[in-house]
Parts: sequence; structure tokens; C-alpha cells
Amino acid sequence: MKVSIIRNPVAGGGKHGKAWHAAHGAFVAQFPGLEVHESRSSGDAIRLARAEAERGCELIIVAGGDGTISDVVHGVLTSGRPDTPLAFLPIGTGCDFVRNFALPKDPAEIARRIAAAAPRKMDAGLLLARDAEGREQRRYFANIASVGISGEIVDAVNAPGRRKILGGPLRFLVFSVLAILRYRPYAFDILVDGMRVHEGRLAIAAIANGAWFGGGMHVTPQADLADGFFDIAVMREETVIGLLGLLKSLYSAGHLGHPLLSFHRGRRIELRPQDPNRFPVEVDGESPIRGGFVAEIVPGALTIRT
Ligand SMILES: Nc1ncnc2c1ncn2[C@@H]1O[C@H](COP(=O)(O)OP(=O)(O)OP(=O)(O)O)[C@@H](O)[C@H]1O
Repeated sequence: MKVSIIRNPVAGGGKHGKAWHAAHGAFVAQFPGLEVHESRSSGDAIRLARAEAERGCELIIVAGGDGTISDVVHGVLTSGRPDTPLAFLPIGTGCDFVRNFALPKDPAEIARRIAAAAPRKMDAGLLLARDAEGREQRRYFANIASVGISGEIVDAVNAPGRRKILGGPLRFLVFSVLAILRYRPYAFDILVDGMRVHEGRLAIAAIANGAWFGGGMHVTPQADLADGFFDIAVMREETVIGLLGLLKSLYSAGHLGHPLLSFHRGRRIELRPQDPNRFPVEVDGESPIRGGFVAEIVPGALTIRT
């Protein structure tokens, strides 16, 4: 069986070097002949995933965080073999997507679990947008796309040179508080399957396949990776104090009854900006596009073994 790991050596702030050697041994024990391919730069995992799928790889194991998983999902779904099975060894910072699977902590146990797992289907998200020159952009994603404060947070966290400042969940928290203090609400129309569910300024809109983002925030607890729908959380404009309270409650899903929050479910989401600014869009913890977009759920697009 042809099995490859696509590993991001800088995921998790590059702190997984030693643990990686043990993990690698455990995976070779389950998958003899396993190949390891390391991403060399931002976005390189897209190219690697496409190449591995197209050369007939039968299982791609992603060793990285949410950004690497997102890149591999985009690479496989834009390859000639989009049904190539994927599995996950979380070694990132936030690792929000894999929270949906409640994986064991021990890499050897993860390796055994993947080896024993039957392939199953899950949905993917597809974003359709335009770049600054008006060219169409298509971006597949695994977990959540969001705008508003979350877009600003991720843009700030990932700005060049910032990755090294602070590690782990504290990094999200500090940048989240700073972004809330500075946030000037954008105004949007949001349509879910053609129905307008929001008009005006908002704090956050999250279009979710999975249930967690932002390093453990349980934003859409009802989300199901395989139900063929997005769960959408829309948080209207709020005071700074209100937003800081919301931020705290998100970790325990304590935001569910919030009067300014609404939840929706749908297959095609249009996010039309009322402002001309090309605001950042957070996609699986990265900022690959800016400005308005359409998000479509692609039911059963991915094959996974978890
Ligand atoms: N060799 C490399 N050098 C620099 N950046 C890289 C390299 N390989 C991948 N990247 C980029 O590193 C970024 C972060 O990766 P990833 O999301 O996997 O880890 P993380 O940010 O620690 O985890 P999480 O997203 O779960 O918080 C991604 O944007 C990815 O494209």
C-alpha cells in the first residue's frame, strides 16, 4: 500500500521535532514503506498533496495543524484523484479541525487507529471569490471560514514575523483581545440558500463544516462534518465589553443563548460586503482570500480514515 505523510516542519511553532521521531517510528510500524514529504514554504502542501494523489498514493497522512490540513484538502480536491483517503496526525498550534474526531493523544495509538479505520466520507467547503484584479478564486476548505473579528485576528497572528511571538493557545487569546479592542465592524448582507438572514454590521460570521475554531472555541456545537450542510453563526455588532464576554463564553459553548447571535443551516452562503474594503477572510486559520464570497458545501467530497 502506497502511504505518504505530508509534514509541516514549522507547525506548532516547530516544537515537535523530538516527538516527531517517535511518531514517525510508530507510523512506519503500521505502514511499512511509508514516505515522508515536508512542506518547504507556505502553501507548499497544496502542491505535495496534488502530486501524491496523482501518483496513486492510497493514503495521505497530514502531520501539521489546521493550515496544513486545509492545504492538503485543497490539493487533493483539485487533483485528478480527489477521492484519495486522508488521515491526520495533529502537531499544530490550534488543531481545531481534528477536535471533531476526538483523537487519542499518543501518536502510536493514532497510527493504530488509522490503520484499523475504514474509509468514510465527509463534506468539504468551497469558497468562490474574486481577487483584487477580478480573477476568480476557488478555495476548498475543511473546517470553518469566517469574517469580522476572527478575520482580523488571523490576519494579525499570521502577519510576517508574528508567528514566533507567543506560542500555543495564549497566542490566539492575546491577539483576540487586541483585535476586539481595535475592531471597527464591517457591514454585510448574508444570504443562506437565497434567504437574507443578516443585513448590517457584525462582529463575526462563521460558516462552519466543523464545530471549533480559534484554538478551542466551540462556535458551532451542532455542526456535523458529514450532514451535507454548513452551520452558520452570525454575531451582530456588540460593545467591546460584550465582545470580551462572548470570547470567554465561546470556549465552553456558553454563547448559545446570546441575544445578538443567530444560527442557521444551509448549503450555499453568500456574503456580500456593504463596505468597499477588502476585509480579510479567515479560512481554516489562514487568510487566503479577501472580500466577499460564496461558500458552497460539497457533500461527501473527502474520504477520510480517522
Ligand atoms: N517549510 C515551511 N516554512 C514556512 N511556513 C510553512 C512551511 N510549511 C508550511 N508552512 C506554513 O505554515 C503555516 C502554519 O501551518 P499549520 O496551520 O499547519 O500549523 P499551526 O499554525 O501551528 O497550527 P494551527 O493552524 O492548527 O493553529 C501554514 O500557513 C503553512 O502553509
